[in-house]
Amino acid sequence: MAMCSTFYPRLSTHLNCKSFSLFPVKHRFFVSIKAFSSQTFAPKADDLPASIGFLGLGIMGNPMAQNLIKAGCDVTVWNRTKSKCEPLISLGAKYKSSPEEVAASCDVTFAMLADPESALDVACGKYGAAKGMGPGKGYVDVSTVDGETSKLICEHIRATGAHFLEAPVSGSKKPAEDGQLIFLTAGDSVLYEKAAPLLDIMGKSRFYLGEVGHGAAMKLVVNMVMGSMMASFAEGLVLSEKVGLDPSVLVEVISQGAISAPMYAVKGPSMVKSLYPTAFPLKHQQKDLRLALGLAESVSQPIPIAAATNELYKVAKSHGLSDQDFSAVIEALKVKLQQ
Ligand SMILES: NC(=O)C1=CN([C@@H]2O[C@H](COP(=O)(O)OP(=O)(O)OC[C@H]3O[C@@H](n4cnc5c(N)ncnc54)[C@H](OP(=O)(O)O)[C@@H]3O)[C@@H](O)[C@H]2O)C=CC1
Ligand SMILES: O=CC(=O)O
Repeated sequence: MAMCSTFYPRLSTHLNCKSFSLFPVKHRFFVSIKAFSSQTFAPKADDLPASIGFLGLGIMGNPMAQNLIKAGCDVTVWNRTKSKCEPLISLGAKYKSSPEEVAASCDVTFAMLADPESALDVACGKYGAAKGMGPGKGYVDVSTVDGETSKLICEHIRATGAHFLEAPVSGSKKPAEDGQLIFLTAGDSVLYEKAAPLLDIMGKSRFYLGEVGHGAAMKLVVNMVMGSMMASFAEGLVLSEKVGLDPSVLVEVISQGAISAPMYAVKGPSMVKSLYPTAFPLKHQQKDLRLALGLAESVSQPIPIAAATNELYKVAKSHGLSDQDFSAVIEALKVKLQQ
């Protein structure tokens, strides 16, 4: 029976074990689980790769790299906009001026980029990480991209003799700050084992899903569901107000029932006030829906709810909401149609 801290948080906390693995033969993947508190089970310094690179210091990359530094790791950073490296340098990080140089000077390099285009460019471009990779090194791409992009990056990295792991994360800004991310990994198992202590610093659980593409696919399916849930919630809030109900009461009613979700409880109160402080940018949610549609197309699977949802996020983007939190999708429902 597959169990994990995501589904059984109390159980895994009570188990009081650092991690255990399950091998469901049918699906040829294993799921590795660690208990909730990375502090309780902090990895020993000996377990950690000697030097770690981190490329991409946006909303997610910054706190993830910070947690590695605070855990005592030797971290070297790079970001396209150099100023975003400063807070990490002041915490003790080293700086290199290209992904190539970071990869050349580190054992394991993480990348947390916006989308498939930037992930590909940073890994395989002119001064990309692949240029600095070689045997004994590892590249862990934690960006949310499609399987095809991930496979292409993997090819370039493996061609250098290095190992590749895709490891997109579930969990937003706050879980990244708190070291409570969920890693959805696939690729070279040697690198998975090597990177595990680092994943445990940044996250609360990790899944090893087999061959490259499975981690990306899992992430896209999860975010497809999340995007549709948010759009449906937004419709409920707008409709409740239109018919004279207090949307704050709707948030409370939902929180007490079977469809309650942490996402509604966290985002609902600010959505009622038309406030959307950015944790997960709306443009990235729309990107994930677009990629999920491509994934579904590849296997001829109808996903009509996600397709309609994607259109709503596109409308929201056209109203200048790309950089607001994805909960701002509600604004697309408030737009008055031209007479
Ligand atoms: N925010 C969230 O809640 C979550 C996000 N994700 C995923 O994680 C990834 C990063 O998200 P997040 O940190 O929120 O995004 P941000 O938009 O905050 O950061 C994006 C990062 O990508 C860099 N970047 C963008 N374009 C390029 C380019 N052409 N070349 C080089 N670097 C580039 C940015 O550099 P610069 O600073 O110069 O712009 C920045 O470092 C995305 O794939 C997202 O879908 C996954 C889980 C949760
Ligand atoms: O990708 C976003 C998230 O919250 O997970």
